[in-house]
Amino acid sequence: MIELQGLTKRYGDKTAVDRLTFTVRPGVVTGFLGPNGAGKSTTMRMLLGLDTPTSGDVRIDGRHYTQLSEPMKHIGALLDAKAIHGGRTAYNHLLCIAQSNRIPRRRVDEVLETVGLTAVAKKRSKGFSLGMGQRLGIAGALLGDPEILMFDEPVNGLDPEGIHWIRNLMKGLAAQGRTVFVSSHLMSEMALTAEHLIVIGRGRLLADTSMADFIEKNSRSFVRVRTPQRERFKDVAHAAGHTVVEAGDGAFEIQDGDCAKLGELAAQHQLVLHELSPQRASLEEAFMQLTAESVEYHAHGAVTPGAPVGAGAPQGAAAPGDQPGDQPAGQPQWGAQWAAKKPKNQKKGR
Ligand SMILES: Nc1ncnc2c1ncn2[C@@H]1O[C@H](COP(=O)(O)OP(=O)(O)OP(=O)(O)O)[C@@H](O)[C@H]1O
Repeated sequence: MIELQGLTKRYGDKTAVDRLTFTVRPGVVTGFLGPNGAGKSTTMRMLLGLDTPTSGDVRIDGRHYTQLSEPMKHIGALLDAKAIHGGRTAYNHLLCIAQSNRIPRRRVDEVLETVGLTAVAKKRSKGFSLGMGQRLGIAGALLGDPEILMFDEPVNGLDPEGIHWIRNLMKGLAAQGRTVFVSSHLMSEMALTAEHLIVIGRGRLLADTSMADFIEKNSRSFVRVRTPQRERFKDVAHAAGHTVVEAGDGAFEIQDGDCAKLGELAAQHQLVLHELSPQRASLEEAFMQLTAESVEYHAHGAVTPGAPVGAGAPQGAAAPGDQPGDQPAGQPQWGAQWAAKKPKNQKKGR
């Protein structure tokens, strides 16, 4: 179990982590979400004693990291997959860690097998792809067979097979009763992996909730309507008290609408419908809504899908998808927020 109590970190007048209080429990994968610069990595570093809190407390199974006599047997972490001596073979890299942490040599073979690197165990890691480096970092985290595992953006650079593998690995570790704490900016990935969510923005806790509750409470539900009689439909819907918003692709979104009632309304007025479908915002949208105020890097001059007809588009408001390929046509500005993300190995020279 990981427990944070009022955890705060300031760098000069910049508050990177602001009075965070939450508990990460065993048995489920807990996703740690937040926009760029939200304070995820700083929080994880403090957890591992790599940064000193300005105030507050963070404990691993009731103790500070520095109080753990054999820390790798309590908590395994992947913070930066590039933090590896490239001249060493994968096997020797892990062996060095094992020997300096009183972990038996046989664990090196076991974890290499677990992460699928046995065949390249005797190769120098400087020739490894990003995905292989991630796997080696994960092997290092697993080495001490710890009850708590923490991964900072573990799917960065992995191909679809690798992403699938790590998703199953994390779920499997949680199913064994371990505590699994994983940060990611891939919202769709978290939706498939995490059962519990901690969301932060500008260092502050925004949500500590189950995935299902998070989506339920933060996402909007609406009905999508496509009709060739657009103006008449808008008049009829407005007259019936509905708020009609442009979806951006010619369709309308009716907030808190009910498909059956909207269908009947259209039939009463002899309106032709080409689409009438209930929609629930995805985790991406829920996340974007929740953190809209806390995003550090905004793209400007955007038109946001889902803005009420005739209204200005709120900056940083919800939009679907977290991959460039998920973006609605004509909405490239949305992805720019995530595109502004710094690769982990290029950040802040630490
Ligand atoms: N060593 C440091 N000195 C000064 N400011 C720092 C330092 N480390 C982090 N920060 C600042 O603290 C804030 C939180 O950074 P952090 O890296 O923890 O965020 P993050 O959520 O991990 O972001 P990202 O997803 O972009 O990696 C940012 O504004 C960052 O610029």
